Amino acid sequence: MIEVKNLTKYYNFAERPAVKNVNFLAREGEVTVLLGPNGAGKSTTIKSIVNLLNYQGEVNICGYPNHSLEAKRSFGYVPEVPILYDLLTVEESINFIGKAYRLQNYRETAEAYLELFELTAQKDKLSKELSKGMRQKLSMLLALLIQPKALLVDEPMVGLDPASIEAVLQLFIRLKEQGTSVLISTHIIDVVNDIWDCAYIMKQGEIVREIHRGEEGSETLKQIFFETTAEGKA
Ligand SMILES: Nc1ncnc2c1ncn2[C@@H]1O[C@H](COP(=O)(O)OP(=O)(O)OP(=O)(O)O)[C@@H](O)[C@H]1O
Repeated sequence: MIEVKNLTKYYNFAERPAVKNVNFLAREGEVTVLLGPNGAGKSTTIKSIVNLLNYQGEVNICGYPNHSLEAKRSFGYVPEVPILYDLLTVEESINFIGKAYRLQNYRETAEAYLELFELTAQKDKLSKELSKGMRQKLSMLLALLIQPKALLVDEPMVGLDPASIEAVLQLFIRLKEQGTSVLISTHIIDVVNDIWDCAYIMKQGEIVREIHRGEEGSETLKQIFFETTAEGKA
């Protein structure tokens, strides 16, 4: 479970907050999506949750304050732009995370994800030698290596080919079946159309709509998104 309470973020010298009084839950066994147009505050929210930014408010992950060791051991984060160790190979990057987190039996987990992401043949390549999509998949693999109870993914499908997109969608479904809280930020609704359980629509730094699967009526999530974020709407 990821619990966000009264999250507000002002960047240095900004007059307006990038995120204003945001409250939401990403429940266990569900895919929660943060939707919003460019600049709505999605990445700022995710970066605040994983403690990469200073902010006002309270964030708990699996019941622990997000800055605690317990929380840090519980979540995986996949940023929009992968942050990798360029001079480590894929194999070395896996071993680095395995040792840093003191993981038991991480090799088995790694092999399964290397296969899923079709990275097995790239094991000896340096991270800097990988293609954009391969870097994205390695970033996801490293976040999954710790078998996180909460997974936060910022724009998961950017740069991925159709087979990889399908593999990642199936993976998200499997993770939620295993009870993981999956939080995805995206402005591409088609990507999450089949897997979302709860959606929070952001506009100008605020959550302007919360919707649970089944509440859409005859409308699609995309229609609700466009109605909610249309110019002139509060
Ligand atoms: N490092 C920064 N310094 C100052 N302002 C920032 C910084 N990063 C983001 N912002 C501002 O914060 C607001 C929210 O940006 P954010 O990146 O969180 O939006 P987003 O919803 O993730 O957008 P996108 O879909 O384009 O990735 C925007 O007004 C943006 O200009």
